[in-house]
Amino acid sequence: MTAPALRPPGVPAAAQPLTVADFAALARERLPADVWDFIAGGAGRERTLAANEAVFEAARLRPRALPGIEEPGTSVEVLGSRWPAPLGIAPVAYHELVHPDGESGTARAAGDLGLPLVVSTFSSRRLEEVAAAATAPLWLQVYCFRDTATTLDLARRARASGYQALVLTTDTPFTGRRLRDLRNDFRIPGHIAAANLSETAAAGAATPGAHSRHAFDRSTGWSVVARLRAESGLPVLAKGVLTARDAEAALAAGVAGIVVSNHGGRQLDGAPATLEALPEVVAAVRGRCPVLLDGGVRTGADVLVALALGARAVLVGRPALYALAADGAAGVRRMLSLLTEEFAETMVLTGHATPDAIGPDTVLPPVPPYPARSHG
Ligand SMILES: Cc1cc2nc3c(=O)[nH]c(=O)nc-3n(C[C@H](O)[C@H](O)[C@H](O)COP(=O)(O)O)c2cc1C
Ligand SMILES: CCCCCCC(=O)C(=O)O
Repeated sequence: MTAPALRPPGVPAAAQPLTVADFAALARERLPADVWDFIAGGAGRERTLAANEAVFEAARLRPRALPGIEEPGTSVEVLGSRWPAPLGIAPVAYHELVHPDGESGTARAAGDLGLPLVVSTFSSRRLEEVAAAATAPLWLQVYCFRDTATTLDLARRARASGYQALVLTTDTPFTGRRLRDLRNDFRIPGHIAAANLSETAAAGAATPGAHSRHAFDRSTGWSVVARLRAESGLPVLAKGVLTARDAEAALAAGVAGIVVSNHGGRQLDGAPATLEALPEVVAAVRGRCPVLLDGGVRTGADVLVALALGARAVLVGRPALYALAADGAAGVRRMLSLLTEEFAETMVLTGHATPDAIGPDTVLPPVPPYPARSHG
């Protein structure tokens, strides 16, 4: 549990980010207000956005006296790969919006720690270029387009360039009603491209809400899982599952894993926080596939809470963009180091030598009312 090297020589201790919240504050200072709103914001009244973090904050951990653990082992196995910590980066669009290092920088940083990155369909770098920068597992997130050839082309390219899985986003027939973006009349700046889409498929992508409404295939059903598997030969995970019913449907369709996600509160406002939904999904899955979670994970203790309630691993979305905005690839490296370090420390303080040992008795389940959160 060596403390990560956070501070370049000459930088005062007070200036170094020590938490994800510190990275968020730096990102907010550095980014144009409408870009900050696009990233930090959610759908509707942002109730689900707020709940994701608030429910983690309300969870209480049971400490272990004299734990007798010198150095915990933090690694976990996910779909046949060993991750050094139960942590990866969720798919988020357009990393170049916040820093010119873009997805290649994020991939380098994740690779330095051996942690996985899920590359978005709306990556600002070509997925082949990201693969060339990566040294840890990459998964490709897939949206289903009305133009089926676009979707299947992504699946085939992922396989050809060494991606290990596809992550099918199941909660986005169109993007949610994001009031900040509507008020700001937000547009992706002209120099940032949806680099993996043809000119035709990307036409109009600068306005995500409008583009998703004409380009995404709303008739998509669970049969697409078999199609993606057949086309790519890759395992397919379903991202966006919050209920037992959808977990059963995903398993029946042949998924290799489930990501409990509400898209960071950007889709259905009023959907449960992911930590609230996790136990229902885990109970329905009954160990038939790994269950991951994203949404509101901001500390290593949050990672441990999610594992205690049945997640195999977690993904972080906004924290990666905040860290990239703050300091490019170096920022992402630091942020991932911090979360890993916090997780290891929390393991010791709760008396767990390995992630497998972390069970529900470690956590006093969160009880409402949850603390109010402000998202700037
Ligand atoms: C700016 C931004 C862009 C996103 N882009 C995508 C995307 O392209 N595909 C996708 O499936 N999810 C996308 N998401 C959702 C994330 O994958 C993830 O579910 C969410 O960010 C997790 O919550 P967190 O930000 O609280 O960690 C995006 C989220 C944000 C904030
Ligand atoms: C045309 C749709 C762009 C989607 C942008 C990425 C995304 O999923 C998000 O939440 O934002």
